Amino acid sequence: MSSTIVVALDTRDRLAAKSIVAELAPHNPWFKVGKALFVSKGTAIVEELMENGANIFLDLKFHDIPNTVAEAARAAADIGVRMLNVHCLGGRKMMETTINSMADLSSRPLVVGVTILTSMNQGDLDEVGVREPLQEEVLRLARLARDSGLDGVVCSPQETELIKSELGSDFLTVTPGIRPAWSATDDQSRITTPADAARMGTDYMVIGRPIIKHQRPLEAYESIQKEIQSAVQ
Ligand SMILES: O=c1ccn([C@@H]2O[C@H](COP(=O)(O)O)[C@@H](O)[C@H]2O)c(=O)[nH]1
Repeated sequence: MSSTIVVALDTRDRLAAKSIVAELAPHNPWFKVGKALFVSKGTAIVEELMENGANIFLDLKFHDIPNTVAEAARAAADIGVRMLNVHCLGGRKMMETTINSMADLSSRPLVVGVTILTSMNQGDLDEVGVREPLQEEVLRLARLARDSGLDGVVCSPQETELIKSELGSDFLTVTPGIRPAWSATDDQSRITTPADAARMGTDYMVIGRPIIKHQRPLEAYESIQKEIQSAVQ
């Protein structure tokens, strides 16, 4: 199955966000609302985008005690977002409580767990006191997320194959750290091209700056889409 592109609307500017959404509308991609847009424009922008039919991944990476995360996640589910995330490091009880908080919903958003941020490398991990090899740590957290009832994880596309082979192909991988050959790496560390991510079986590719900072976002989007399609043909 082909990967779904999720465009990260990393801007504080409502009009800039809306202009990208309008430009990409013919392709009906998913959009990700993260901390910058949410903190500046709140639930209003999420609701506004959804009114126009957009599928929204609310990327607030909840990390707190179980009750607090579950309440926040339930509030996001009630708005109608299609995907939300929590940090796996919040632990089993936090993830289980979050899923349980939506048990009465006939359809709930996908809930995915952030493993190790794609901006981090092995040295960064050592520095915060995690001595395991990075891929082992990602897999350990992914297994905990799966056992706690989550639908998948946020990881680097470099880890997709490992996670799918160990935890099953239905366990979703949502991967930032996507960089076409023509774009800058920025602050990302564990990256692949869209073609490699597609070949490795990533389910959702989260892509921000290569599209939204491009002079012509639609052209960038279509070039990435073409790259993905030819990789999996
Ligand atoms: O490990 C993670 C988790 C989330 N992100 C988010 O994805 C996008 C990536 O944007 P780019 O501009 O394509 O780098 C961004 O919103 C991050 O907050 C991540 O990069 N890594």
